[in-house]
Amino acid sequence: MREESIGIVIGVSIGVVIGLVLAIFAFFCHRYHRKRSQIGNSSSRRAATIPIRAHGADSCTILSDSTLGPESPIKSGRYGLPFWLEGFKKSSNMLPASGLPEYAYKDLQKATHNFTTVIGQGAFGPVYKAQMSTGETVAVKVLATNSKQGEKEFHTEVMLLGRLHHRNLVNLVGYCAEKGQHMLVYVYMSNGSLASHLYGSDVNEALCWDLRVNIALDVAKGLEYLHDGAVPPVIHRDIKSSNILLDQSMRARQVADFGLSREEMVDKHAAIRGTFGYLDPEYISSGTFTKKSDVYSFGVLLFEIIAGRNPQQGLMEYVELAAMNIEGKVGWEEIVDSHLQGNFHVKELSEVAAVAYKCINRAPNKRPSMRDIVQVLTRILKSRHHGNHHKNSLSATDEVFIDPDQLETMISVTDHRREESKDNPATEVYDE
Ligand SMILES: Nc1ncnc2c1ncn2[C@@H]1O[C@H](COP(=O)(O)OP(=O)(O)OP(=O)(O)O)[C@@H](O)[C@H]1O
Repeated sequence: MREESIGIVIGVSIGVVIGLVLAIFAFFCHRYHRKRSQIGNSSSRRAATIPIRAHGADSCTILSDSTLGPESPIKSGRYGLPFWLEGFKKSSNMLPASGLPEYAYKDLQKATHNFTTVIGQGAFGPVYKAQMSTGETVAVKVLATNSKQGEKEFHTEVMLLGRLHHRNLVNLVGYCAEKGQHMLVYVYMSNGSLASHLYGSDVNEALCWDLRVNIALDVAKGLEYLHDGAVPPVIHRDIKSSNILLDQSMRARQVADFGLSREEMVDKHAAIRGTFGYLDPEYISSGTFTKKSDVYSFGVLLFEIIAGRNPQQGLMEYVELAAMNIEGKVGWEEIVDSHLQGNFHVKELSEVAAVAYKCINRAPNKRPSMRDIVQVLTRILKSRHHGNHHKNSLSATDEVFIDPDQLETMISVTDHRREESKDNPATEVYDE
């Protein structure tokens, strides 16, 4: 009898334990399915609200991997957002059409040490480096409080920028509209602006030729996406070397800033916008800003990359002189950046300069499209990798082709130097 009751107790206990295990298992299965369907919903919402043409160049891959760079949010969380963003999202404030999270002012204030970590100053206001408590680093652009922009315009612009995703754009990852302040939160670009590299004083850190052409192609791809991949198409309006930022792999991305316009901007009465020296002369005379005006600015940028000189330093006068020389068969070598110390590919130089010269043609319809430019630059780089180009004879002794692996090594050396400077608080700089 006693043995029987012990058997019953053991049986019941085993039953209860099995029941409990099954219940816990069922609970987790249910949660897992709910989470998956939430993520699914959120990504289909994003897909529906970021209209990218299927036939736009590189569009599909770009859209899906645009925020997956090493310096970008990676994992998806509850709202289809990266986990690290969720902690900073104000409870229910999400711009429905852009899917961008709204950051709380106090979190950004804390992450920027009360707005003291300035890394740059743009026309819209200062830019700060922000170290989030999750360990991620972002750049916070604070729009000047004297801006006439109202709440509605700000949200419209954020929605416009939020739908743009490309690996060669500095992606907007959030915004803040609180305490009368308007802020944009961007992926942080650890290698600073192209301008800072072109005009830095250290000759040893000058950008090598190969990297310059890679950067040119990156910028061209970003612009091609804006012109032919985004729907509706977008005109950048402010292509210049300080707007091109470099990530930790020295890949170039352009700042997708406020004021990006839709397809075409015709406003004869509005003040001329843009940066002196990069502006399409046709726009200045007609007041009409078109994709070909961006192409003109891109041509100026290409010459800037070649010459290491900006329009304010007489770049275009140099270009015109060199172009005249070409008829006398002198060539573009004369304007090449002296920081390169003769280390460049002669054939690549003449090909890149030829594209640049077409871009700055006075007649907009004679300028190539960004798609054409991407094709030409891609072909130049392809033939480099096939070893068809010869370096300038001046550097015959140290002829070095940089393949992607070598590039990685160079970058990690640079990163190492940066890490060293970070370890030493006395030399800490924010605008690396
Ligand atoms: N995402 C970012 N990561 C790292 N640094 C940045 C980032 N965004 C901006 N900066 C820094 O801040 C500087 C100012 O940027 P911003 O885009 O506001 O102005 P700008 O491009 O120099 O001029 P403008 O406002 O006339 O276009 C940049 O040159 C760069 O050094």
